Amino acid sequence: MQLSQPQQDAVDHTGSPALVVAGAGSGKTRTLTAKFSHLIATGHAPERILAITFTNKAAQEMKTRLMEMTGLHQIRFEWVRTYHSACLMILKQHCRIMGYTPPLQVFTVYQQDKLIKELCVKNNIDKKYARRILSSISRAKNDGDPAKYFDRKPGFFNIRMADILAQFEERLAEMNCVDFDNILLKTRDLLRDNEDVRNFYRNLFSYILVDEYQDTNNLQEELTSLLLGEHRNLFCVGDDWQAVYGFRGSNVNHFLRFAQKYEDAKIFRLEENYRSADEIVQAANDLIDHNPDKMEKRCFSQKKGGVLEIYEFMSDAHEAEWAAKRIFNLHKQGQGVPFNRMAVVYRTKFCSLPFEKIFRKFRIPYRLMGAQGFFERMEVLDINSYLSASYFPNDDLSFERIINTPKRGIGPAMIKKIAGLRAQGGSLQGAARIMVRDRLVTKKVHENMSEVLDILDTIHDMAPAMAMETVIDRTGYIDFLKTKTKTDGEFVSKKENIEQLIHTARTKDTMLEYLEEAALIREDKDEDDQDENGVGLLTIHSAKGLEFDVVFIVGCEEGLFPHWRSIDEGDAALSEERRLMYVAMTRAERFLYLSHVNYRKGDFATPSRFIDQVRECLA
Ligand SMILES: Nc1ncnc2c1ncn2[C@@H]1O[C@H](COP(=O)(O)OP(=O)(O)OP(=O)(O)O)[C@@H](O)[C@H]1O
Repeated sequence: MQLSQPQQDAVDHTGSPALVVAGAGSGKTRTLTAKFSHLIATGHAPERILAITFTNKAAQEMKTRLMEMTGLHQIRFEWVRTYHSACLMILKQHCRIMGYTPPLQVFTVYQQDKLIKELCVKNNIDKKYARRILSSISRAKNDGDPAKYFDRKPGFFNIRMADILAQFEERLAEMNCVDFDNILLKTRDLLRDNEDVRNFYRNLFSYILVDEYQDTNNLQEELTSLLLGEHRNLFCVGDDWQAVYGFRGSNVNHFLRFAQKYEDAKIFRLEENYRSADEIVQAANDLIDHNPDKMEKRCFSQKKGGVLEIYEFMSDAHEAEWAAKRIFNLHKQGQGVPFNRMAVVYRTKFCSLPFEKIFRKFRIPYRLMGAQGFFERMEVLDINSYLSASYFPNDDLSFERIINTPKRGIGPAMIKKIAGLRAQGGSLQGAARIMVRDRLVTKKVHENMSEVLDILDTIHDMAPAMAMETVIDRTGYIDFLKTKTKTDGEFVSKKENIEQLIHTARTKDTMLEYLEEAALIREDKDEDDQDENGVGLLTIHSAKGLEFDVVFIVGCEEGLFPHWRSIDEGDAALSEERRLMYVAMTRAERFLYLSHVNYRKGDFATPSRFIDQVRECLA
């Protein structure tokens, strides 16, 4: 793999912690992968290198690349993982110390939502606050000390977050589960409080590599420090100009203060952008210059001839129609740009609607990227809940979902009755088993309940794909799907999802392996069942890390981008919005179009301050 001199210097460095301050499109991934293979070449065992990526997809891509480069089997790269995945590996090994009984279950997004809604009902809180409560709990945990966090921010309206958190944790413990954030929090506790365990991992990992370091949160930073051995072989890569997850707890200060934390740290800079034309790179540089508190670097590109234009429209419909025509022209005439090399990016999801409409009208293929995750779809949740309830008998939430799916006359009243029988600390499934054993229900319900329990028992030791087929067959799930779908198209698409699910499950031998993976996949949203050759329609957050020949940044209006909430919050949030604009601009290789409208959702709209700032650079 060809490396530039600055990339090579970073790769070759050893002897002290290193931070690679890398601009957009400067080849972070290439450098990190090259570092990994260089370490192998200089005697490090690949299974002793912990390489932290930001998403599961990035981990998989890195492994594939490493396999190609080294010829080694995938299994040798078992510690190329996200923080969550790496911590789950550790936590599982030692879960008894933390009071869990193996196998430890990881809450899915669905289970998390369900539990928080149950707690809302119990505490007389409107369910519309469920999402906000969940993100507040998540922020508190990722901050490292939830109790302290809620001392500082006790809650909102009359909701006392410390109480809700206590109830939430109690239910998790009863079900022998960790939620996504507890994977990190409990691993931190484990490593912090158990010297033997900590030393074991410090000795195991001969090097730690961290990608997207600018988006590390406090808990992840602490975990890295706990895992880092005396050798202090740490290599972090990132771009503080692209730190855009502050809103969910990432703390760019870890990046900015790296040299203070590790006094002998070596800082490398990758400033050449291999992606975008220089006109785009310079405009993006000038824009980000408006942000204080950032690492200095001067990004440049040797490619010339980029196009950067700003457009104003009356309404979002006009904006979409113009973009569609421009896309059509770029595709058909002159440039011949393939549709999938073009993208429309926006600050918030709802902006996609006029584009979807017009693309359908003009028959422009598109893919709505970052749409509903595969594992959050109804049919996938149903089937997975059967597997989960079978493997984890304490999982009340999955059991409640499947007991009456497909419908078998076990409605909410009956579920309440079952719950009433649940002994202290016992599970819903346990209570249902007592009801069946003691014949406490009518003949029909008895039969149906016995059938469900029998399915759960039957599939318990099966491989996941076979378990799915058994569930589908014995419950008549496909017929049930027919009754749940309104159109033929919807039915076929759901059926195909199930086929895809079974196909995915075939890659796993055990139920536990499969269920863990399903629970860990959340940031890698599936691209909907749309044309993969189509124009990308996606939020800027989803566009991070991607590149396109042509990029339209639409909806550049005050209140929308920057978002009104960030305007209210003040400077730090506004800087993050500007970094988002920087990310969006640097996705483009040759053509970059920024647009804003005069009327949005019936109200008068003013151009984004970022439009003015980019205009200044163009002048
Ligand atoms: N030394 C190099 N010579 C030529 N091309 C390179 C070099 N390094 C990286 N590239 C290319 O530059 C492009 C950007 O690389 P990559 O996606 O790794 O950048 P990045 O730093 O992760 O970008 P971003 O942070 O903006 O997502 C890729 O197409 C990559 O193949």
